[in-house]
Amino acid sequence: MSLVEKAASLNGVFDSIPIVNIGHASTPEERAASALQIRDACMNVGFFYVRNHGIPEEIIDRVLSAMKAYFSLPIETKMKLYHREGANYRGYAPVLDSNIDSENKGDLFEGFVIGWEEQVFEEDDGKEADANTTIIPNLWPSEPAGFREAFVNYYHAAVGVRNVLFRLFALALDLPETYFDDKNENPPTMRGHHYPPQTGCEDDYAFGINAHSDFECFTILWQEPGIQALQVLNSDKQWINAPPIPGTLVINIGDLLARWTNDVFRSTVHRVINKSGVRRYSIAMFVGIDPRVRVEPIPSCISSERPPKYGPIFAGEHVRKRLNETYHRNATLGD
Ligand SMILES: O=C(O)CCC(=O)C(=O)O
Ligand SMILES: [Fe+2]
Repeated sequence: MSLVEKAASLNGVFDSIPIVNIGHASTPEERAASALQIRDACMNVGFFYVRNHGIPEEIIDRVLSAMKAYFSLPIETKMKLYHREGANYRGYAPVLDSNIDSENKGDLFEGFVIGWEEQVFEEDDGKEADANTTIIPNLWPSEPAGFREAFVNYYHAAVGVRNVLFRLFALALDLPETYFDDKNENPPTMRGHHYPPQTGCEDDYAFGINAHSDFECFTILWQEPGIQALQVLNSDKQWINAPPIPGTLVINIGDLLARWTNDVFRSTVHRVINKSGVRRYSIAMFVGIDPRVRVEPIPSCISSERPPKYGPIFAGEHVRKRLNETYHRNATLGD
């Protein structure tokens, strides 16, 4: 069955999120098998878990400890790195700073945003990022010790997962395996989140992150084990839980890859509500494509029954539009 025929046969109704093992990818046959599972997941759900992703436990433990220590600092200390004062929204975003859905009061999480830089060692922590080795300099807090190293090490490990996934996505779309290799020089943005526990009811229109789809090609999400908070909307308008599964990451398709695939891959709406009664931490890496890439529906996703739904757009233009929509519609503090 062609990609387009298969997509037409799936209706987006699901009651759980599939799990794909990406660890056995040394032979073309193994990669093709993983790619087929990813294809089905992206066509019907837009979300999947990956097992055997290769990020060492120790790297995850360190970044989690760093987040816990950082987010428990006084607000005045954290606001020294307020992200709207830095370049490209790097740095600290307080609770209610973003509002992904203008109907609502604001998103109940605080975040810390970084982009690519060289890996560092502990003694560099707290120093200014080196402008020569950083495309846009990151902002770093002087405490807790080890924060920068923990974030950058996790970032580099997650970029490894990105590289594996781009190849599997290419195979899943009947493209040459290396199709995205010369298009993803642009490093991803990564955001650590802290969601305080919510006590109000859902009708308060306050969510950890309200219903949204992600902007870019795909997102690599680590969520803290043991805490259910992420939910994914199926096409029956039911919210399906995406609980953390130990040893996995959550991958979801963003709007740009959906557009590129003529909606053969779904960019699925999701939200976070933390009613666990305890603090919850997660890390999202938003994987894009180089801003100068002209994105238009790829030929394997077009047929006479499924003509192109979108015209061409430069990837950079798409992302700029979406960022502006989100951040110029921020919540009013105390509203
Ligand atoms: O924290 C999560 O589980 C999801 C975060 C998310 O959806 C986002 O940052 O776009
Ligand atoms: Fe998201």
